[in-house]
Amino acid sequence: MASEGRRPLVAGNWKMNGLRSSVPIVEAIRDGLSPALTDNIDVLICPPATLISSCVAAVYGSPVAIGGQNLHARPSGAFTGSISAEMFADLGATYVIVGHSERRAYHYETDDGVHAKALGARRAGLRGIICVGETMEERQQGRALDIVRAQLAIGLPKGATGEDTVIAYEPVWAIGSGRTPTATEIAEVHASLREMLDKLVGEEAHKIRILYGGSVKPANARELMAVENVDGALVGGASLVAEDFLGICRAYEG
Ligand SMILES: O=C[C@H](O)COP(=O)(O)O
Repeated sequence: MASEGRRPLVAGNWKMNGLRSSVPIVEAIRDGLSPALTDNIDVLICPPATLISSCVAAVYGSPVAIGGQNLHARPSGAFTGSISAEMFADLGATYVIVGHSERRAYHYETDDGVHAKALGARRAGLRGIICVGETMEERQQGRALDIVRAQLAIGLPKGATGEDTVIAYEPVWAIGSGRTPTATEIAEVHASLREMLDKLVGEEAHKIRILYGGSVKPANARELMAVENVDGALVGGASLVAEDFLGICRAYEG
């Protein structure tokens, strides 16, 4: 449940999915959102970099925002194959995901690297969505809170604000698995992250949105979004089906 004036954000992460033929999914999301809904929530789609331009064109003049999924920390240079925050901003993206667990697992991203990328996002005027989350092994060892707090403490740039930063709690074991933590477990982690934010940025902690991600579907969205300190969702698989993503957004209806 978003509170203290935080505006919920429902964000879709397409990961490495989607060709030009997928742009109509964004158009269907754009057309399926009622003004009553977008008056109250922010909606974001993060397609692969190859589709940013066409998705930005598709949502032009609508409340839907487009973001990147990863970035290089530097603005430009000899980094073959990389994309900088400035390049995403140049295309009309307004957000970028930083430190997703798939980047950490398959591309060996460290918390220090996440920090550098979050700074890069801010430099270019993009909002960084900093992802944190524990593995099942870490949870079973009772280390979930320590892990996510450390990831946040190192990853978060100094002076982060509610304007430039979003946090996403994504338990690694819940991603694409159909399993989710209980509402009590999510509430515990989000409260702990909020408290850590308070230590790191003081009052601004209450303006920074903390999303939940991991197997969010239309069927469980209402319950998950109602948890204290949950300010929206980071949605993977279900964001590739317009009706499913819209169903999750509608958790904020009435
Ligand atoms: O970034 C999104 C998350 O990894 C969640 O993915 P999922 O909704 O397919 O579990």
